Amino acid sequence: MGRDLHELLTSLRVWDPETTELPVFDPAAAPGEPLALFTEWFAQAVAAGQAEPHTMSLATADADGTPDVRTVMLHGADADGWAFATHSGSRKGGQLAARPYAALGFYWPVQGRQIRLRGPVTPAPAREGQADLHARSTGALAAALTGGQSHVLGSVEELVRASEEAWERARREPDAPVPSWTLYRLQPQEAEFFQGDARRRHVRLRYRRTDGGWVRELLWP
Ligand SMILES: Cc1cc2nc3c(=O)[nH]c(=O)nc-3n(C[C@H](O)[C@H](O)[C@H](O)COP(=O)(O)O)c2cc1C
Repeated sequence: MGRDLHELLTSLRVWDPETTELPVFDPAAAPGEPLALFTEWFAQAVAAGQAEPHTMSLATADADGTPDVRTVMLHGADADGWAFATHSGSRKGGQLAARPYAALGFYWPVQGRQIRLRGPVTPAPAREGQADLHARSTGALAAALTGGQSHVLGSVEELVRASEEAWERARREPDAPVPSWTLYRLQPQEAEFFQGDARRRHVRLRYRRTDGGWVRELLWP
């Protein structure tokens, strides 16, 4: 007989020393702005063998404030913000149109690190979004061309048909436009870097944007 959920949960631990090496993070030595620290931690996550460190949780809210969350890919991070792409007609696209604020969450368990960012979100100009899409794989273009994201699907067969057509078109026309596909950028007002510690003295460093620049502060774990 299978183990029940509760039994499984109590058997699990975070930061198993067999798979996790918790680095020492000295917040006093951290850069003065979050992009530099994000770039450093991202490179370290890749070097440490973290699977899919470029996936992140994207939290948005309905116009009435009801929260929502899903996973998306990070397309870039620079002075213009943290970029992701999706259909403007999807549920998240509708939420961002009504309430253009979001939060991003990264969790990299190999090093016991978490990063969260929150702030306003703006769509990039259409040609930038299309160029970003066309620089990606045929599969990414086919997925975008399939369309319909977040709408009710009548049957699996319907998806298979639409996807086959989309793959064919993506192979034939690698620059096929997908007008609803949009690159968005989140410009953080706050960014928090969390480093797990075996004795549970986790380090939390928050960057807060002010008129005078970034303010850094520690938070109780
Ligand atoms: C690892 C992973 C990466 C994903 N990346 C994206 C992405 O970059 N863009 C996207 O629109 N959906 C992506 N998805 C699908 C979304 O999680 C979600 O199902 C979809 O965008 C619809 O979300 P919505 O109904 O809240 O708008 C990804 C899913 C997973 C599991």
